[in-house]
Amino acid sequence: MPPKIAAGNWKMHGDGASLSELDALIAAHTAPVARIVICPPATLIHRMAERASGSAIAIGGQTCHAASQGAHTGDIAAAMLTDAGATHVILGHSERRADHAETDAEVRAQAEAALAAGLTVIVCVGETGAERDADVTLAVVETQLSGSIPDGVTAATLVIAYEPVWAIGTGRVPTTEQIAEVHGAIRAHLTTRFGEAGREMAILYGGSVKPGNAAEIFAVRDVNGALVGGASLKAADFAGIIAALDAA
Ligand SMILES: O=C(CO)COP(=O)(O)O
Repeated sequence: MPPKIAAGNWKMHGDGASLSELDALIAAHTAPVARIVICPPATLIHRMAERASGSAIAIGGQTCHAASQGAHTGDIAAAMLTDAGATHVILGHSERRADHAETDAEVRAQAEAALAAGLTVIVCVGETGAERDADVTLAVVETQLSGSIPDGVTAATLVIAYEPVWAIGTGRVPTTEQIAEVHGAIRAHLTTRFGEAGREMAILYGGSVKPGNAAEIFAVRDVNGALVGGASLKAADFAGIIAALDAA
């Protein structure tokens, strides 16, 4: 069975005052079934990793550069994330693909750098609303998977997040049938490419996951957890999602 993972993507939210949300999360989850990962802005990674040390909560970055160092103003190397205490990194999020024109090839290069630094990568894929309307969702996701995932990954080092762009921050969620179809296609891709290991890789759903809809989503076949944006910012909301995953 793939691990259950509840990952929170804080995006460009949070400052020192938000550390209390992490404290609340740590206190409420001493022995969760699910693995819990919080990916705060880079400025909070070190502080959060120190606070979460010895707890059930892991800390991750939101992107990294493909190069190990160099003249790349504003960027962060994978080894800098591990140095700050991160164990995970989100790569290829649709907001990075849109805002920074990241391509599948770049995401793959970032993933290779992250794996070399010892990080577990959470690679994001997902169609836009226009692509869903044009009925090319599975083809789009297949292209992203083929282009973004490096060779040599294992169930311990690769997590996939299926995040339909039209469901992010909108309150719109695909039907359980739509989620099942794409997660099934992702599972088929992973097993075709990685064999038995592909059966053990976690596939997360992301896009408007809330405490109120989490149980229904986690009941879908091949959904092994969630990548949560807005509802991960408040420990009480995220705890509701974690509880639904623990119970699934
Ligand atoms: O993009 C997301 C997580 O990476 C999802 O964001 P929301 O949960 O805010 O829709």
